[in-house]
Amino acid sequence: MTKIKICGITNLADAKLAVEYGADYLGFIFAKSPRQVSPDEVKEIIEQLPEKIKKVGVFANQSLEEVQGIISRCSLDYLQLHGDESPEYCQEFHLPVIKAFRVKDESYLERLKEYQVDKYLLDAYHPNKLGGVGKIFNWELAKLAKEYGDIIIAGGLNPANVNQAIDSVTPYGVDVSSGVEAQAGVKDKKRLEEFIRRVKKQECGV
Ligand SMILES: O=C(O)c1ccccc1N[C@@H]1O[C@H](COP(=O)(O)O)[C@@H](O)[C@H]1O
Repeated sequence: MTKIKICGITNLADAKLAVEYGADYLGFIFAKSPRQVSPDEVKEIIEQLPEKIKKVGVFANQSLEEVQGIISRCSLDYLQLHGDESPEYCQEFHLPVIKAFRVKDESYLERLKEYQVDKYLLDAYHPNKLGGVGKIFNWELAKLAKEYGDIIIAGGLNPANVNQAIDSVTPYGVDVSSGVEAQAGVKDKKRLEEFIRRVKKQECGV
């Protein structure tokens, strides 16, 4: 079963809808972003969610102290490190790490090989932005990473292209942020439902 991560959650209503539709992971962005949320906001949302949903804190190039502080405030299950964090930095936490790599060409694999993390998230490359760009990358390049562990495809996914991404790569999971939004930080109910429904329908071979 392809796992589904809905990222850029900023409010309880969107979190509950994603859970109801069948998401596996929810992402809360603590990195600089139009979707950035505070630890207090996330704590309040998480307290009202079922245990089974995996809660992911998304960070980018933040200090160890800042990340540790947020971990101790919110009940996160995973850390997603979306910047230029080193392999050593990724080992500093007691939570499993999803390390993001921005894919421009196949040279990304040389970096990925150096990391021993729980999961590898592949996102599109952008010269000035770290994530939430809404742009796809060449999914053929993602196949190369599968021998290193669980791969999550991100970057520009939406209800119209997610099935093609899964067909091309057969990843562990898919991750979407802007592709199911009505505006930055606010999910579009129909697009969110459609995205999750299409992934699940593909599983059933319908
Ligand atoms: O979404 C953001 O604003 C963001 C900011 C900083 C780091 C990561 C961010 N989001 C991650 O970006 C990818 C792709 O997003 P999209 O679907 O293309 O909009 C996704 O993994 C988010 O977790």
